[in-house]
Amino acid sequence: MGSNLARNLASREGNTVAIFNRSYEKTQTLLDEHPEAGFVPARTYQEFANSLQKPRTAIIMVKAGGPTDAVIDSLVEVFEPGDIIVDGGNAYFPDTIRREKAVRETGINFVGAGISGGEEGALTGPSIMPGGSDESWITLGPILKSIAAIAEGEPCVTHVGHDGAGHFVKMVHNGIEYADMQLIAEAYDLIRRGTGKSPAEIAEIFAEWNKGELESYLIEITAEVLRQVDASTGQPLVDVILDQAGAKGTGAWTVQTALSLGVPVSGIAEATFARSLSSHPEQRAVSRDLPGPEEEFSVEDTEAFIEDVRLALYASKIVAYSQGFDEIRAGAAEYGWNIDLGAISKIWRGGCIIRAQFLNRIADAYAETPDLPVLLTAPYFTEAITRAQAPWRRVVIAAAEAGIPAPAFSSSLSYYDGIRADRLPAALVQGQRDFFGAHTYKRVDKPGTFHTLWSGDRTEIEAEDTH
Ligand SMILES: NC(=O)C1=CN([C@@H]2O[C@H](COP(=O)(O)OP(=O)(O)OC[C@H]3O[C@@H](n4cnc5c(N)ncnc54)[C@H](OP(=O)(O)O)[C@@H]3O)[C@@H](O)[C@H]2O)C=CC1
Ligand SMILES: O=C(CO)[C@H](O)[C@H](O)COP(=O)(O)O
Repeated sequence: MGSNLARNLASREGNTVAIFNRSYEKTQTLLDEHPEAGFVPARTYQEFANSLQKPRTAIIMVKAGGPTDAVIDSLVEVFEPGDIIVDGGNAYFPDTIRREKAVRETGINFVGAGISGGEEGALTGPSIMPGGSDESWITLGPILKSIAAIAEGEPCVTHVGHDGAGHFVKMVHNGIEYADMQLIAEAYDLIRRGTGKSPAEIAEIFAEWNKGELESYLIEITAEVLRQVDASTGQPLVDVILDQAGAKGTGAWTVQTALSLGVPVSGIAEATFARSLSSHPEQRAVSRDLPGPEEEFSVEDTEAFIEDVRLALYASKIVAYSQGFDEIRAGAAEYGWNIDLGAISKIWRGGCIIRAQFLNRIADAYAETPDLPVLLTAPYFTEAITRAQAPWRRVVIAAAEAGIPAPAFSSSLSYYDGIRADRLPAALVQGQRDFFGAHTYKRVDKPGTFHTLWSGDRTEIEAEDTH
């Protein structure tokens, strides 16, 4: 990522870029492979600092955690007040809040900036989510705008908010990425097992879907992956890849943070757990002979089933994004960030992994109603979900009857039914809590907080609210 980002910066008019890597041979390789970039190499942090114009700006692209702290500490030693250190890695936002505070005390500015787009995006134009101070943004804004992707004529970068806001938003971006990928994978699995189509044939279906409302980078690359044939076996590559999905942590952080904030990001959680489940081969091996449905899964009307899956995918995807934006809103409230949700949807329209046509619709929804409480309720999304109602339910039923795991599809539908429910069985949960722990409850018909004397005469008394 770092080398491609440096090449992107160097390719912009008037820029000279200094580069440093702890292993100098990697710096040398980059110099040899890209003389056109005109990089100024450095062997030490001091040499790196000396080669920069003041006020200096450095972008760190290293592994999150200890490595990031190590690089920041080294830069702080050689930088001066007024300089800017940008962490472009996938840092955990509480770390960014801590680092921003600590570095600020030295007079140096620290900016945590989420960067998405993979290796290719880093080179040609990523989506960038910087946090940090307003002062840093004045210097950094023009630099980041010059290297960001352009969508609808606008650079895919905005000053998200102070301190850790940028990394918070990047974290949720990745959580949505997990959900989107899992939903696509479930769609593929259902079509393959329901219709017997080959990966290459399903690739064509995804390519076709990519021409419509599902148009997105992830659908596009899914078609590419499914088309790929393994050179050594002649099999579809997807059939020779071990079915154990990895994860570097951003999905889990999104879910952990959502749990702390009390935001139901069930689609993202199921996608994260689906990766975990896949990565327990020993448990999967001993469970393989557990019973499943008696009947073979087969679809009668192939075309109709594929269209049902498409609509279910779209509706579930809307749920995942709606949940992700809820988490951003809740995070902004908790940490005092003034995050413009419409601006976030705009900077995700290009450059990043979740770039998709329908982010324009999200931008429209927030432009119309900036404080929209539930994205799903925007007219465009309500219409899409209305169209998907019967197909979405048919797909979830088919998956359950066939014994095909579709956790993201089904949890999205359950979330939808939960959020639209007139009344939820949460009332019974409150009753249970009050029974065993005197946790109290509220009533629908009068204000106040109440407790039933369950182990006494079962009369109701007024009580202090204990939540
Ligand atoms: N790959 C992707 O698609 C994306 C990655 N990111 C984030 O960008 C960051 C970099 O990722 P990526 O380029 O893929 O990772 P790489 O593994 O390719 O590069 C990691 C870099 O970190 C350096 N490094 C590791 N440990 C230390 C240390 N202790 N001190 C100093 N430098 C260290 C490595 O140096 P050396 O070469 O000497 O080992 C290398 O330059 C990560 O935070 C990642 O999460 C963000 C968006 C997309
Ligand atoms: O940030 C990214 C894209 O936006 C990285 O590609 C990230 O590594 C993806 O997460 P994971 O490795 O957990 O799938």
